[in-house]
Amino acid sequence: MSVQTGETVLDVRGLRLEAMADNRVLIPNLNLTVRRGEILGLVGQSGSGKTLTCFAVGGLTPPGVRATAGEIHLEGRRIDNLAEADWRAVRGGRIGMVFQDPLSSFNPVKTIGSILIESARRHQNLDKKAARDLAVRTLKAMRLPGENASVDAYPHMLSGGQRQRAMIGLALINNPALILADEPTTALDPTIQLQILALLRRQAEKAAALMITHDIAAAGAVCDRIAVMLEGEIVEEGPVDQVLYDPVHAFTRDLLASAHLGSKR
Ligand SMILES: Nc1ncnc2c1ncn2[C@@H]1O[C@H](COP(=O)(O)OP(=O)(O)OP(=O)(O)O)[C@@H](O)[C@H]1O
Repeated sequence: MSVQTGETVLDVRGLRLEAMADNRVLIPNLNLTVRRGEILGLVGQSGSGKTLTCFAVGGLTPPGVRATAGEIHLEGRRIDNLAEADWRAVRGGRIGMVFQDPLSSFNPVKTIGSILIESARRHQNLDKKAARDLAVRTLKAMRLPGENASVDAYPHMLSGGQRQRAMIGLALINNPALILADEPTTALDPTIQLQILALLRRQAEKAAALMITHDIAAAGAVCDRIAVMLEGEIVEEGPVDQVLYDPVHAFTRDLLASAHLGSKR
C-alpha cells in the first residue's frame, strides 16, 4: 500500500504489556500515532517503558513480556499478530531499526557492505551486483568515507559515528515506512550526535520515525512531536515547542530542568 504525505504510518491502540512472571503491568494502555514525514520523540527516565514500546512495535517483545491487549497497525495493516515468518518481511523491510550501540549490533566478521547487500537482496530480490550498487549508494548518502563509501570495511574499522551512519544506512536501504531509533546517539560524542540527528531528520522526510531517548534536549533538536513517558504511560504529548516551552505535567518540567531547558513560563 503506498503512503501519501502526512498519512498515518504507525498507529498503536490500547497496547498493554505485562511481565509474565508476576503479571506486573509494564505498559497499561499505550496509544500513539506517527505520520509520514514526522519524528515522534519518546522521552522519559530509565525504566519508563520506552524500549519496551519500541521493541513491541518492531515485533521484538522480549521473552518474559507479553501483550495482553491492544493493536499495532503499520500502513493500515495490523502487525502485532503476525507470525514470525511474516515479521521477517516487515522488519528490515517496512520497518528499519537503529540501536544505541552499532558495534555490538553488527556482526564483526562481516563487512558493512555484505550486511547491507544481504538485506537488500532479501527484501528487494536484487541480484548481487544491483544490491552492491545500492549498498554503495546508500552508504554514500550516509557520507561514509572512501570511493566505495566503506562498503568493504569491517565494523571495527569505522569510528563510532561512522558505524552509526552505516546502521542508519542499513535501516534505510529498503525504503522503510517506519524508522525505529532507540537511543541512536547516546553512545556518541556531542558533535557527532548532532550530525546523526541531522541525518535522521533528513531521512525521516520519506518515512515516519519513532525516536526513543532519555535526552529531551536531543528530542527537541530533531523531533516534530514529543511524548513523555512515566511508569509506562504517556503523561504528556504535543508539538516540540509546546512540550518544551509550555509543559503541563510536573514530570516534564522536571525533565526540562534537569536538562537545563527550563520552560519560559
Ligand atoms: N524482559 C522483561 N521481563 C520483565 N520485565 C521487563 C523486561 N524488560 C523490561 N522490563 C521492565 O519493563 C519496564 C520498562 O523497561 P524499558 O526497558 O522499556 O524502560 P526504558 O524506558 O526503555 O529504560 P532505559 O532508558 O533504561 O532503556 C521496567 O520496569 C523493566 O524492568
